[in-house]
Amino acid sequence: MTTITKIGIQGIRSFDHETMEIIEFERPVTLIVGPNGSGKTTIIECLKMASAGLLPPGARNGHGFVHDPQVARLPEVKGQIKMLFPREEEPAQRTGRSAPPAPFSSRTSAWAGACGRSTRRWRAC
Ligand SMILES: Nc1ncnc2c1ncn2[C@@H]1O[C@H](COP(=O)(O)OP(=O)(O)OP(=O)(O)O)[C@@H](O)[C@H]1O
Repeated sequence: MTTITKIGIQGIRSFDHETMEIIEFERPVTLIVGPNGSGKTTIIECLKMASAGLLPPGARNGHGFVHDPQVARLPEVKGQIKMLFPREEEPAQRTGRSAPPAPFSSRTSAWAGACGRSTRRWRAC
């Protein structure tokens, strides 16, 4: 069974576009609790995007999923999702995608991620 250690979210819906927020998952189970509009669904949608490459229903090329550029007062906002998962059965190795930010660095972990902009298609990163 694959488990997820952490997810990093930046510039997605209400998540800040300047800093990556890191959520650590606990074993054996993690409960996501918070007030309405605090971002619970966004975390789940980010897990889906990073693991399966699927945007939420109705999110055209990231519109409505990436943090709103009007809220950020910028012409364009970049969204980024990083997901860290342990590789227990293979030699320590990081999968080849873009270099992760420091908080995620680990020799016994593998990375998957997705990047996109408010006006562009999403890609692995
Ligand atoms: N494109 C966007 N840019 C900035 N903020 C956004 C964007 N889309 C949604 N939001 C904000 O994100 C929040 C919605 O987050 P989310 O639906 O993940 O919350 P939730 O905790 O699941 O809420 P609920 O408990 O009501 O289901 C709201 O505060 C909304 O205003």
